[in-house]
Amino acid sequence: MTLKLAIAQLNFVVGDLTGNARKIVDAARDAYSQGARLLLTPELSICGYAAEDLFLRPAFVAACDEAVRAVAAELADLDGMVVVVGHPTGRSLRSRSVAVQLRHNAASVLSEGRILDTYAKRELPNYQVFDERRYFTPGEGVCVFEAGGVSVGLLICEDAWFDAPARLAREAGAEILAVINASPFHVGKEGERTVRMAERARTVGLPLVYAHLVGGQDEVVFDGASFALEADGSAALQAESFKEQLVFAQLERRERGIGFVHDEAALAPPREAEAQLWDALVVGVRDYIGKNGFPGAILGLSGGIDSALVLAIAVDAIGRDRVRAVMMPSPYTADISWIDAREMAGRLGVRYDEISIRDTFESFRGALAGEFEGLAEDTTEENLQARIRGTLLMALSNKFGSIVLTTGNKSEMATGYCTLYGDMAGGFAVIKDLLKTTVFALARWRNAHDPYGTGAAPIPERIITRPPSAELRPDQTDQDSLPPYDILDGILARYMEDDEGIDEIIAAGYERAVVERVARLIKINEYKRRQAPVGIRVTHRSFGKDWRYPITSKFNETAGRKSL
Ligand SMILES: Nc1ncnc2c1ncn2[C@@H]1O[C@H](COP(=O)(O)OP(=O)(O)OC[C@H]2O[C@@H]([n+]3cccc(C(=O)O)c3)[C@H](O)[C@@H]2O)[C@@H](O)[C@H]1O
Ligand SMILES: Nc1ncnc2c1ncn2[C@@H]1O[C@H](COP(=O)(O)OP(=O)(O)OP(=O)(O)O)[C@@H](O)[C@H]1O
Ligand SMILES: NC(=O)CC[C@H](N)C(=O)O
Repeated sequence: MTLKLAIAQLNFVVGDLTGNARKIVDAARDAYSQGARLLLTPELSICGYAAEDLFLRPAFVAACDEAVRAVAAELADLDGMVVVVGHPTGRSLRSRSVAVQLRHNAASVLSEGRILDTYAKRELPNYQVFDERRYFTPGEGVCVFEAGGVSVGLLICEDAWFDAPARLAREAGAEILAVINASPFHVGKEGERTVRMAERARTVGLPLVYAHLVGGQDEVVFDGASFALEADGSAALQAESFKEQLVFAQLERRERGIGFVHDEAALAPPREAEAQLWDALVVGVRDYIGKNGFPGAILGLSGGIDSALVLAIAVDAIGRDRVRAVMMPSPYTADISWIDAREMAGRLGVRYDEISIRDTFESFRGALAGEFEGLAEDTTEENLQARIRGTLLMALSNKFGSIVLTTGNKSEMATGYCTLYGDMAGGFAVIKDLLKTTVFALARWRNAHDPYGTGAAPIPERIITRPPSAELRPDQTDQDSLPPYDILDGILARYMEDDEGIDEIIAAGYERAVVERVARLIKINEYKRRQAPVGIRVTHRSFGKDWRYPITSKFNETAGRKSL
């Protein structure tokens, strides 16, 4: 038997240096008392991932350095214990026009009160939601340290997606690769990670341990699910996803190299995609509300599927006592909307109120009657209703402190089928990265499962089966304005999520006119998305940090080449 190591799969809070340092110290003591002599904490554990432009503040980086020294000092009495802590380090030389970065995304190796080594991440991701080159300079060194008689090669997240850093560590004597990570969740990400890490273990011929973060940070969610692989890429340890825990692995020395002591119980079984997705949404909501200190959440419950799904997620996230639903009927609200909204609120046991918008709507129309004389009703009147609801919800938020959860889905955010300062008014957009077809699938999944014990089948069946409607004019359905959702979502997945060209999508079997219309809607609604609340990213391309299109743009993909 040789080294027992531990992974601090914990939920750190961006900027809470003292709280994060305390968590690391507590985890190190706990791990040590259970026989571990190495504790791996996730990437940038001292400051949380990602601190974004806080990295540009010298005071922030200095405070992180100070916190690392404090952790080292606090753990001075743990003989033979090694703790790896992720943190930014360095400085920036500023002038008015350029910022020369001398700052690294680093990790320090602490033992017996000292900082033994500091490693600087070599591969800095700068795609999707990552902006690491904005903040950091790539490192050029290698870090191999000793813990419990084992030579450990340290890598930071993206480093391990490439061959060179791992090879350099092996050449420097590493017997095992320790990778500390902050790898945002999206559906399918866990599989991508294990494939890449297994490839790395095999190509360098070393076992690999992957220490990962858990928790939500603004739009991204980290799923934990730390793991360890043998040198042949086979699984030796698989921690549960979306749970804070201290995870242990025991290494043993073999005839050739080292490997993990096999323990069947250390392999958490795989989970279905919907269960992971549900957890991501729940953790995203819980951490946004919790880390930002809201007493509760409030939402408009319409009897439609979007608000129904958001209500179910919110209750699983923060409990029925902290969630409030408000039905705000208008002259166009169908009876079944009232009935289903009441029924759903009753099933989940949340506070439910009804505030009619009929009189307010009439009063607004009265105020505008002179201005609008002789003009036909159009979306103006539809939007007025959405805005009255948004105003009422924001008033409740102001008075009671609860955050307003918005309910727009990705299909709506893509096409602009939502009202600025209306149903878009609020603080956190829970399902903004779920296509409408996924909304339906997830509602069905939640009705068949009760993962948080808040009640089975919370969503009345009719909410799922009735045709979606904004109920902003008589007999309106979404399909009056948008292509059928299966077609719309198929196009959106290709065009928006996978960057396929319009001609490619048409070649895949979609009608040209529909594809071009959808592409146009996406383009002309960029301004709305820029004003939309932040929301949880659960796909590899969300309308957030990894969608950066200009609002003002004359580019038309299908216009053909024009002579100058
Ligand atoms: N490039 C630009 N940059 C900045 N602002 C720009 C802009 N272009 C328009 N605008 C502004 O935006 C306004 C138009 O946007 P907005 O007022 O939101 O309204 P608009 O997009 O015209 O209409 C909203 C649509 O969403 C539908 N809806 C609403 C509510 C809920 C649902 C649902 O089913 O969930 C659907 C509704 O039926 C209607 O078809 C313009 O009047 C202008 O003031
Ligand atoms: N009568 C209503 N009472 C309370 N909130 C409403 C009402 N109508 C709309 N809203 C709010 O505005 C949002 C957008 O309305 P909309 O009706 O388009 O969505 P939905 O009912 O959730 O789902 P669907 O798009 O399937 O109808 C709702 O999700 C809800 O939060
Ligand atoms: N923090 C990072 O370096 C993350 C990049 C990496 N490819 C991931 O998402 O897993």
